[in-house]
Amino acid sequence: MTAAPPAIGRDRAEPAIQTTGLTKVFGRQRAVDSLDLAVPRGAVFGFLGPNGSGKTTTIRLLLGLAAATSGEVRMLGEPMPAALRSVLPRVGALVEGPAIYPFLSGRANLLRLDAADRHAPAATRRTRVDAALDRVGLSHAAEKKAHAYSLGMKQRLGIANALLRPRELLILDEPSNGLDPQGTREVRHLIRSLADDGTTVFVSSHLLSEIEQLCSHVAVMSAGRLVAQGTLDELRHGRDRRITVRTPDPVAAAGVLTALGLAVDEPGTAASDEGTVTAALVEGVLAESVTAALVAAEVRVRGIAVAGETLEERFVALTGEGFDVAG
Ligand SMILES: Nc1ncnc2c1ncn2[C@@H]1O[C@H](COP(=O)(O)OP(=O)(O)OP(=O)(O)O)[C@@H](O)[C@H]1O
Repeated sequence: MTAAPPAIGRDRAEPAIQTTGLTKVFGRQRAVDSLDLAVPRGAVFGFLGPNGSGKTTTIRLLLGLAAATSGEVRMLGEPMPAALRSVLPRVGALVEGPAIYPFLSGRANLLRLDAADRHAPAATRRTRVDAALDRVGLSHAAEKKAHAYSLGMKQRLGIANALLRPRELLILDEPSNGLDPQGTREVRHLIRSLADDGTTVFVSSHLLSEIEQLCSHVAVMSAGRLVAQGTLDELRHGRDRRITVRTPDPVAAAGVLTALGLAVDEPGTAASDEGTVTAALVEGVLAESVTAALVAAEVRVRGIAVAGETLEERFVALTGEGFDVAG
């Protein structure tokens, strides 16, 4: 007889976060407008958008810090906010900077924050706090007063607070905001190592470079609406990809590309020099199938390159705004 799968197995099949038609209206403004988000388990999910595009409002709705005007949220397989009490202990969050007492040490801050959690047993408090400090690389500075911490250290202390319990999901609102490059690197490394341990991470940012370096998935917000969502690769290779074949047999190569359904550029145009054949790639035709077809047709190939819009160009086109690229 086979045992029924454990409950945790069932809900693990669901996305870590799923929203359907999530909407928040302030007066006449739709800060979040019909948002359908799906954050897969195990993803480092970048929530990208210019300032004011609705990221923080969305995060507040996810965490039950604000009530939705309409729409649904499911988190870790449970409906929210109905299951808030059972779900929130499994979710660590850093929203709008950590609430830190400047004149207490890092350790004393965490002891205090842990004591505020009525589910946290006092007997194991020190062990828990030391483990969290160790996890974010602050053990050496545990006795230092928090006001003497760098911004990056303060952010890591805030993340340590979110990690006082084992978490399945971490929600971080602009964790690199205001950090210098060193602090940004520290936070990025920390997020990566948390993801390596299997934690799903949902991280908002207005910095494209940050999301590009860190995330497996990305959703792009613009004026309250979701304008793109997918893996980083899907977004990167979304459209307008062109393939260029360098060959001493351009006529034969053009024939192969045409047979594959690609629209080959007219020879003699700027994009198509002698010995070079270019075409727009279409959905379902991969560069590797083009290569295989050229080889099968015995076309001599000197080189193949695929180029497309950069992610930055894509996002600017999607949101109609520039992003801070370097921060
Ligand atoms: N409590 C509120 N009352 C009225 N309007 C609000 C409130 N909270 C947010 N807004 C508005 O909703 C829009 C989205 O704001 P939100 O803070 O979610 O954006 P964001 O993408 O997080 O931007 P930022 O990175 O600047 O915080 C903004 O125009 C903001 O002014």
